[in-house]
Amino acid sequence: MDNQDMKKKAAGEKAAEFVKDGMVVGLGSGSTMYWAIKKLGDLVKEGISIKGIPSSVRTADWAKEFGVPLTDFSEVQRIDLAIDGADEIDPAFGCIKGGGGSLLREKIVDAAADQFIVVADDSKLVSVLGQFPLPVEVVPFGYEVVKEQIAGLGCEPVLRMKGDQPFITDNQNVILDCSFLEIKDPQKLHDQLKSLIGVVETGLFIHMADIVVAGRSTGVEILKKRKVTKNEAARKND
Ligand SMILES: O=C(CO)[C@H](O)[C@H](O)COP(=O)(O)O
Repeated sequence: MDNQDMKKKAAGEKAAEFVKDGMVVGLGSGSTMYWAIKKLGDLVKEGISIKGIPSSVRTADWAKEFGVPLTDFSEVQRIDLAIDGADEIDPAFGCIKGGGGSLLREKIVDAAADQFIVVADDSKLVSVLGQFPLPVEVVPFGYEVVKEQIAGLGCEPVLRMKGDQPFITDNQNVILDCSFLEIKDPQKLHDQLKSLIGVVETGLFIHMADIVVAGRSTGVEILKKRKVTKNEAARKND
């Protein structure tokens, strides 16, 4: 296991400790979540009673493998705590997500939670979002039109591929990966993208996360939300 994987493992296991007996838990996606789900399986074996709502088919498979009981939104419409990975996290806990292609279900799950914990290794902590290409989930019909429209917002969208075929999400959509490099106003960009007909969801998770559990070489750091100062806000808008 390399250093980054060790940080992911430590962060994932730490985040699982926030889960308490009786909770409905939103289970995010990605390799860091693998460790959180595995740890939750251990906690279930030790006797806590929880139910998980998975945000992807892969996550559901891991939960089954590790013995985490699952439920779905037909049974419960409220989640006590969601834990999910991220591709980038800014100082206000704004995130880019969707590197694994599960952004729509992740956002539904994370938004339904009373508390949302983001779990990641420290390479994901950035000062400004945008170096990681922003995933935008789009319906397949006419995605070429949407691609052109997104290009007009200042990036070159790339249709995500799996081998020589377009990558298809769990919801049967495609993903456009959009390299904006520096997203100065994530909320504005999210709103612009969502206004395009054919866009299902964006990977911008703004004003959602409450806590970041970050795996560092020195150990796991728990970051709690703090207010962005006026100076920081002004610098961002320069
Ligand atoms: O958003 C995601 C999947 O859609 C993942 O949470 C994100 O890509 C982080 O993954 P990893 O923990 O493997 O770095």
